[in-house]
Amino acid sequence: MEKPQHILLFSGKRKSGKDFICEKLKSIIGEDNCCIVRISGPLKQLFAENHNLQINELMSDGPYKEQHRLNMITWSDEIRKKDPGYFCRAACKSAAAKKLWIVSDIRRKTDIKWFKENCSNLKLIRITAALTIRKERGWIFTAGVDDAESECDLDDFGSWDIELANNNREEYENAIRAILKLIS
Ligand SMILES: Nc1ncnc2c1ncn2[C@@H]1O[C@H](COP(=O)(O)OP(=O)(O)OP(=O)(O)O)[C@@H](O)[C@H]1O
Repeated sequence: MEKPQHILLFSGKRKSGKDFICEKLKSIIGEDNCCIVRISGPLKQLFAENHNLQINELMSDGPYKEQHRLNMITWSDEIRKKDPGYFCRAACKSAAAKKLWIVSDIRRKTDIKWFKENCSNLKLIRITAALTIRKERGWIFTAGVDDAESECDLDDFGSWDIELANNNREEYENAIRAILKLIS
């Protein structure tokens, strides 16, 4: 694995806008210099193969993903129990060689631990949004998902390099500026 100069690790509750901000960052920084790394990439790939599902639909931000989210969590937890770094390692192994990796879906303390032990020049970023805004973006409380470790494990993590609100356009633009400053 060829290591990048900087790695941004993004975390946030469902529909806080992690993906939205990561995609905007990628378009500003440019595909020559960065790529988005999704820990859920190899996870979804393997889950789709094992369960005979459509990988493209699983990767998209639609109802198909939500329909399978609970099963994916249960299934992937079994793999993580045996090897906590399994999906982080797989995602990094298949990531492109770029100056900057934007990891869009850090969900657990064990994800952070794996990156700290295996990579350097990390910045930890927490994206937040109000419940009302997340609801407007399509969030509906789902038992087994929103109260699961995958969604809550980092709620009490206190060592973010930066915490950024993403409730509206102004906040999102400020967030992008702050992130660019972090890696300048
Ligand atoms: N600042 C914003 N302005 C307008 N729309 C936004 C903003 N942030 C996010 N959204 C929209 O909200 C929806 C959810 O955002 P996104 O998929 O990035 O959330 P997420 O945190 O990655 O969620 P999940 O964990 O469920 O994948 C998307 O349709 C996205 O376009």
